[in-house]
Amino acid sequence: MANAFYELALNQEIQNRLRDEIDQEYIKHAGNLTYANIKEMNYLDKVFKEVLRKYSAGLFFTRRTMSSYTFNGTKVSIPKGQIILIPWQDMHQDPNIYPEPDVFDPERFNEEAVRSRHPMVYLPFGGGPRNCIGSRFAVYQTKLGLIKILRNYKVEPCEKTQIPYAIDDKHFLLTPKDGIYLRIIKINRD
Ligand code: HEM
Repeated sequence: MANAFYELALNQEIQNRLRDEIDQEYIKHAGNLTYANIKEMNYLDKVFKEVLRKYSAGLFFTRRTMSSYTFNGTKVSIPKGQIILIPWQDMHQDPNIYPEPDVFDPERFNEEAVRSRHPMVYLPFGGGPRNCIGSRFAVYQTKLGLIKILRNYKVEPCEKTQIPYAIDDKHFLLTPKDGIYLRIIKINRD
């Protein structure tokens, strides 16, 4: 959520568009934010996915191979029983897959853009039978938090906002070195 608010503070047009979708959702369902209703919110979904692309929580996850494998047309092979690292953060930052990877652009996750990429180049929750067991909970909880706060507050950069923010390289998980500071302004809805 902190990374989402950081990007929304730096990208006011995206924040306004997302708040429009949230306001429409409140009107349509009288503020009844069920799992199914939140799932229908397409722009929120694109913003959420782009946050997890740009800010992947870790560097890599691992697998042990069940059989040997040779890459097509090469002599490069991986033996059975080998532990391999899957560098999901590097994949999410690869300019050949996501052009200008430092740019925050939720449209990378519109249907056409998603169809044009291999499904395994976006792995915020890992993949296969050992992927993240908490992903649905994480998605719902984070989206709910974003909805509740953006409905009532506007976020902006302030004097203490670092752009881009420094990453603490002592942590395995992505952690800002000096925290994330933003200005939060109440929206008056009277
Ligand atoms: C945005 C939040 C989260 C992210 C980005 C995330 C990401 C991941 C990733 C990348 C993996 C490794 C998957 C793989 O090896 O294929 C993982 C595994 C796991 N996650 Fe999450 N996770 C999140 C939230 C949660 C939550 C909320 C829970 C529990 C309530 C959770 C529980 C687990 C567990 C138990 C595993 C190990 C699964 C296994 O080895 O079978 N995660 N997560």
